[in-house]
Amino acid sequence: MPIHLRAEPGDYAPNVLCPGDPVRAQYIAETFFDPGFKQVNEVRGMLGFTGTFEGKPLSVQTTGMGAPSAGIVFDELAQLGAKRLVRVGTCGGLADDMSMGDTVIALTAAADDHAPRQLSQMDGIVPTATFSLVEEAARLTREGSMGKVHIGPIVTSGLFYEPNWEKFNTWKALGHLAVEMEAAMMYVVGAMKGMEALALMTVSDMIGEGDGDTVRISDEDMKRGVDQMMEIGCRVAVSG
Ligand SMILES: O=P(O)(O)O[C@H]1O[C@H](CO)[C@@H](O)[C@H]1O
Ligand SMILES: O=c1cc[nH]c(=O)[nH]1
Repeated sequence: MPIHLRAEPGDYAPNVLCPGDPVRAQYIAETFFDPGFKQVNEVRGMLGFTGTFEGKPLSVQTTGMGAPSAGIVFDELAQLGAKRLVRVGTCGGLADDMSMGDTVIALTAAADDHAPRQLSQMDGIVPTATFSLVEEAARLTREGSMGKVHIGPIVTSGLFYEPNWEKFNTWKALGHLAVEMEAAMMYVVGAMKGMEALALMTVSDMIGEGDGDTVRISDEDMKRGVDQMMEIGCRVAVSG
């Protein structure tokens, strides 16, 4: 039994949704899982649930915020037999053609954070999604009627309150779509432990050009955005 996910192999499904926020984990289980799901973790409030989605086994596990916390969870999920991780997170939008509530699919997650580089022991690592999951997510997006979806590189930052705001403008100029705090770690742990991985995120704020220019999403739009992301989240997680 791992130290932070107090569960046994078999308590989690091979496919696991990974939000940062425990409230979102519970909302996902209650809203999208079939009736009869069970709670499998509550240590430190890092809620985890296992059930089924359209009859197929699926878990959802909170990661907490930032790569050090999420890295513990991803590693322990691997110890418990997980084979596929699908992050269902939020992010700050950088791209000009983006609006709050849009969905981002992260092809790569640049590690502007020490933890994924420390773990991989490679400063030049390019943490990358599993391409078959990107393809499936893109296909489901075309099939559905969800809002705007953006596919491309993102940045995983070690800091939410970045003192060097100019960095965000540079990442944007380099074609990065969004910033968040866990995807690079998930892609690195996935590569090292043989787990497929894909990060999906709802744009929860638009990063302005200067510190203090950022605009935050309303609670109502956040719910709409998460529901849109979840139109593909569960399906990608159980696909194949
Ligand atoms: O909404 P979640 O999934 O937590 O993701 C984003 O939100 C948190 C910061 O507010 C960070 O964890 C970031 O990655
Ligand atoms: O890490 C994050 C998540 C949401 N919004 C941000 O600006 N940063």
